[in-house]
Amino acid sequence: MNIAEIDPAEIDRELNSNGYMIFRDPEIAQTSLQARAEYVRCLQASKLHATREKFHYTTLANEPWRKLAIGSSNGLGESYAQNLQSIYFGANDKNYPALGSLFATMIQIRNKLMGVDPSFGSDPERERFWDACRVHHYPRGGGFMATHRDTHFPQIISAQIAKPFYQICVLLSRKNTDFFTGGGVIYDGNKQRIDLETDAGFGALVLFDGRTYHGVEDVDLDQVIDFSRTDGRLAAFVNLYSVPAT
Ligand SMILES: O=C(O)CCC(=O)C(=O)O
Ligand SMILES: [Fe+2]
Repeated sequence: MNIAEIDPAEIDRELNSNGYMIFRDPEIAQTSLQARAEYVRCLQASKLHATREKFHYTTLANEPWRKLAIGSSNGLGESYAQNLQSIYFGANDKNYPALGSLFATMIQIRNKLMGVDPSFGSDPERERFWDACRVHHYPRGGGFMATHRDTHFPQIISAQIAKPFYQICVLLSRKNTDFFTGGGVIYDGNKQRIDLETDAGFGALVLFDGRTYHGVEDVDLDQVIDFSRTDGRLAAFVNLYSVPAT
């Protein structure tokens, strides 16, 4: 995807009218294959931390942080129920080069749309934001995230740097291979339900903003949940998280 050619005004028009956009780029799809393999390697080597166990973003430079995200009122701002695991990665972790390359592309797109420096998020001490690079993994047997809008980040970002909020994700699993029922959905500008797994698919980049309702429908309730399994529904994200006050 040629990031230099992205026209933020054109994308804003499309988001205003339709609520979301899907980009299919062969290079991103190729990187996604390797990124998925790296994720699996990390999953198998990483200890699983509790939902509420705290970690500091600086530790991600040494080692990823694998955690549950389970609860009836998770999320910041509006609360929405969810059941998944996530691994947070340092943006420059050399042990996961394909994930790093995927995250870097997503960050550049996000920053271009926000109208900030291409490297924004890479200097958290100065900018007071860090790039939360992570993979969401919804296990078969009950992974889900209730339908919601992202309201917390838009508020923080507009309060702190007066910029718009964009949510960017890349799908890292295949419906009918890695899981069979449920998965990511979005409600478009006409409130029509879009099955992202079918309409976007593996390696697609999905873009929306804080106005768009979205969620992950129950994944494969015919299975018994097992967080050590490598199948299920996966997607990569790169949100700007606030640096906690010390
Ligand atoms: O994992 C997904 O596809 C959705 C995640 C999401 O909506 C969020 O973290 O706010
Ligand atoms: Fe969300």
